[in-house]
Amino acid sequence: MSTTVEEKDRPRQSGATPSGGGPAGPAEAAGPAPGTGGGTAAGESDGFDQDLLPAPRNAPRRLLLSLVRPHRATVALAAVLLLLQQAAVQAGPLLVAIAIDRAVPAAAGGDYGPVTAVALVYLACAAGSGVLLYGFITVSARACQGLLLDLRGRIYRQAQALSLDFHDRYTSGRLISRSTSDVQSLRDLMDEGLQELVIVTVSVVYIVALLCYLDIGLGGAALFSFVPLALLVRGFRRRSGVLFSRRSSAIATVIVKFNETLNGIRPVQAFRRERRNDEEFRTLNKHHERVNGGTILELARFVVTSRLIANTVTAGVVLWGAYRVAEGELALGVLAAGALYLRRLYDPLDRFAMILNYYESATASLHKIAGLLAQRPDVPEPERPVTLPGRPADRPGREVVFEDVSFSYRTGGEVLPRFSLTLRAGETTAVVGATGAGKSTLAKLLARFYDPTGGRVLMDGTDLRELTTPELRRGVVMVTQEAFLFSGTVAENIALGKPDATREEIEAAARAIGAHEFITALPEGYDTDVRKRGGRISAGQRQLVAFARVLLADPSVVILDEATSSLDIPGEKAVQRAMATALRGRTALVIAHRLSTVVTAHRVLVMSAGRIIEDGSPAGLIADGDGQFSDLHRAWRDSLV
Ligand SMILES: Nc1ncnc2c1ncn2[C@@H]1O[C@H](COP(=O)(O)OP(=O)(O)OP(=O)(O)O)[C@@H](O)[C@H]1O
Repeated sequence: MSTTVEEKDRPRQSGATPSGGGPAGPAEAAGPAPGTGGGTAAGESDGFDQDLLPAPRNAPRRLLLSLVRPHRATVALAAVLLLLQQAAVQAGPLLVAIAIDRAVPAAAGGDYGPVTAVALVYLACAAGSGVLLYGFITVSARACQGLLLDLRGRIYRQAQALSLDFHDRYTSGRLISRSTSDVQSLRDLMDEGLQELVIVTVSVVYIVALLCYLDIGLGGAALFSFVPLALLVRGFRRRSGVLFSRRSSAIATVIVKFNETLNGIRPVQAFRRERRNDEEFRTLNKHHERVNGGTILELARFVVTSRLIANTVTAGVVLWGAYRVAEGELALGVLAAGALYLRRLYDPLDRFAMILNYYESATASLHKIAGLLAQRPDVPEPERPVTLPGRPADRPGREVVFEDVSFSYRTGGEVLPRFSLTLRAGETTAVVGATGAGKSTLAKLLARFYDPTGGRVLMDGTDLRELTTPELRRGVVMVTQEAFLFSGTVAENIALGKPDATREEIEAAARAIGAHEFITALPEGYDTDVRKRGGRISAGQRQLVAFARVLLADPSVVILDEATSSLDIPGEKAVQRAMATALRGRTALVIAHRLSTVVTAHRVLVMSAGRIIEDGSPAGLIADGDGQFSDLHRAWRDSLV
């Protein structure tokens, strides 16, 4: 039966401090208590706000412009179509005025020419505006679709590009919320509101201009009514902006909870957390509902007040106009056209509130998306990248040097105090130590998931920070405990590190690792979809696929976080053989959980509280007899008999 380091080491932690052999890579400077910083919950200690990430003030505007830029020709065409369409629509009341004041009196005198002409122009305008509106809607919808497609793609690319440090702090549920509900708010604005907003804006300009043309008094009254309406809109926007930002955060917390529950569905069911989760979910849902209710109330207030203003202005203008008609100062047709125009001016007010709603909701979402897109990876690409020096054919792997390295996670104290360590080319180094000792952190520095806080990590003398990501990933491959399989076929999963590999190469790698037999026994062999029925692959088999991946990718340095889950003896033997094949001829750092792995390594490092406290060959450390590793080895051996 296999035994993990943790199982045997944990009880010892509370007891005596380890004795014996000092570290070969000495810890040279003492920092704050190591290992103390790990437990801090993301975002609590450094004011990291997941919903309002720091971004320049103009980031949303710049984002919008950059999204529109590729579609500017389509947007310009849409604008021209709209201007023509509105000209056709707004000609209606003007034609009514002409008909009443000129064409009808002419017809009364027996001349039907003007009436016929007005009627024909009216018909042409109606038909033309329909065609133009169709053109505007299809053209602008095309631009909006392209824009949203681009935005979602950017969020996805950004999510992949940002460093682990960011993902440690920004929950995946929030990322999902940004690319779903926040993008949806923008889509709502574009589908439901933006076209209308543009139509309303253009129509307002046309109507006011036509009213002024017909009668400056009527135009002045319409303009004057915009003062209280503008104040109303300003107040509405201020209040609803806050509410929409809260609403977007509230829906994000609902999605985060949902996501967390589904990701942890096994522990949720195993520990009977369903009822508690239900309660927590209900609270979050209620909060969302309350915030949403606030936005609806705000909308209702706006609609009622704006209607009141509009009706008062219309009634006042009609009364005043009637008086002027009676006095002979205004033609009846002009008053009729004026009343029609005022109706057209104020009619969209109810819809305008809805549009403003969409607008505010979209603005709040755009701010959040812009904040996310403005983040720069903590592990940046080098400005002047270098390539790794060529490797002599007779030398396996590459030399790795941790030079005066120290490391703290952003959210806590120093996890690795300053140390230096050299991993000789072609050697397998096993790292053991209690949970939280810093083994994974050491491995992540070598994979450059993080950059050291102090010092450098060098591969054959080249600082990892000077390598481009593709160059680094060609040189260093990390195999994680869970040996993750992506959706796709077994063959595609093996070819992950070398997508252009031929089927022969894939099969050769699988054969060398000892995975060929189980793969050919799958329903469709190498073409079996790992996520489909029949494609279920056991934990041990997943590890074999991961080793075949390494063999095919052929990196110089391999980091292996050995799986903790115990396998049966034949299974473990197969994995052990596969590991030996995958690591042969490479420099390997293995976070070891099995005795069999440790004793076959060239070298063992024992870590405790961020420091390397023992360093030597397995046989040498065992022979020492009084170190932590020899105790561990004794306990392991005893557990196997
Ligand atoms: N993302 C993180 N943010 C903050 N602290 C972290 C983070 N990851 C690990 N830590 C802390 O760093 C310390 C070292 O953790 P690390 O995961 O390297 O230990 P380990 O030896 O690999 O443990 P295990 O064997 O349990 O995986 C611990 O105190 C841990 O709480």
